[in-house]
Amino acid sequence: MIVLVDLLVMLLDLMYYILRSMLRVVLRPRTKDINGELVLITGSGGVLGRLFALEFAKHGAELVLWDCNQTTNEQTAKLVREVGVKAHAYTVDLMDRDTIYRTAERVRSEVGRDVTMVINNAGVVAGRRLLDCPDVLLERTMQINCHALFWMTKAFLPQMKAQNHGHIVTIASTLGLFSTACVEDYCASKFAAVGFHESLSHELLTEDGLDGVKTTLVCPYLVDTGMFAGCKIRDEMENVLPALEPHYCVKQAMNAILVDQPLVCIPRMTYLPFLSRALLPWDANVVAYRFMGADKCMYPFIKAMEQRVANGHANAA
Ligand SMILES: NC(=O)C1=CN([C@@H]2O[C@H](COP(=O)(O)OP(=O)(O)OC[C@H]3O[C@@H](n4cnc5c(N)ncnc54)[C@H](OP(=O)(O)O)[C@@H]3O)[C@@H](O)[C@H]2O)C=CC1
Ligand SMILES: CC1=C(/C=C/C(C)=C/C=C/C(C)=C/C=O)C(C)(C)CCC1
Repeated sequence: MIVLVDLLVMLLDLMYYILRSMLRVVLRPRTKDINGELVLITGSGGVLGRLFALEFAKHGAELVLWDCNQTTNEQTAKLVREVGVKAHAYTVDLMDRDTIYRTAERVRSEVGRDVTMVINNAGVVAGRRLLDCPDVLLERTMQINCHALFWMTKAFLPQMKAQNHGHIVTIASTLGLFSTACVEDYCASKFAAVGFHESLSHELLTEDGLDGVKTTLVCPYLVDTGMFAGCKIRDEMENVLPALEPHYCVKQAMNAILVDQPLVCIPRMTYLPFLSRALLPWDANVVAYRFMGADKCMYPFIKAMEQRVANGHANAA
């Protein structure tokens, strides 16, 4: 009897949440006020990281900026300060767990208060075919795109839980939801990031009295930042699904973060391949990928990367 009541309640809840999600597409819910929040962004010297920093600054948040590239990170900090907002830049190599923990302690003592939002944005890709790729580059992708999420969460979640207030954002990728050829390291790390993020979100939901700690998973399609320069699908398909403009991508991600949306795929159309991967047979997806030129979309990217390595503009080791 109890199970039937539970089933009925579950079905009603299920319908409520489906309807609410559909309505939210049309009627945007109220955004939360992040004025005064202390927001930490990793990879803040990069293209999306910098744009995130500027967006959060516009909303009045104080910023903690982490990147391994001191020059570009300081430039981001300068731009943020020009908006009239406080920014604290730290040079951090996310491959090193101890550095993450030590810098988290430094932030606590130097800034004098707890980080309330973490935007895990730093990411890398080897850009080589698996068999041509030096092992250290494969390991680097896993360390930065996946392992760093463990250490960042262990460093900053305890204070959020203690205050029952916080937000953890994972910038994953559509390549964490479906895959293509020649980006094995990247897909492995982004699928791992998606799995990590989802499990963490479930864990927070099962803990009583922790409804104040939110999570958002951001899965963008190809963005025109240079990270995947050369990546290309069939011309005709590119008219339907062009590379995202970085500002647009960050705006869409911000819209989701500010309404505590658990998942956002950018653009919306990329929910389709995510669904088709789950629902259609493998071979059906393969022929669809071939038709769209998605099977070999990374070939020109790999070629361009080989060229950059040969010219000494990219990491050979
Ligand atoms: N561009 C795209 O098409 C897409 C990107 N994404 C994801 O968005 C995020 C941002 O990408 P994007 O802005 O394009 O890339 P960028 O390369 O412009 O930015 C990444 C930043 O992370 C920094 N970084 C790299 N390694 C480390 C490290 N060990 N420790 C600290 N910082 C590090 C980089 O420093 P530096 O390079 O100077 O050494 C760079 O400043 C990534 O997670 C990426 O996977 C998701 C979907 C699509
Ligand atoms: C595989 C695939 C596609 C192409 C995906 C591409 C080109 C993704 C690139 C993503 C990047 C570079 C993400 C970085 O994080 C389509 C056309 C959507 C159709 C379905 C299958």
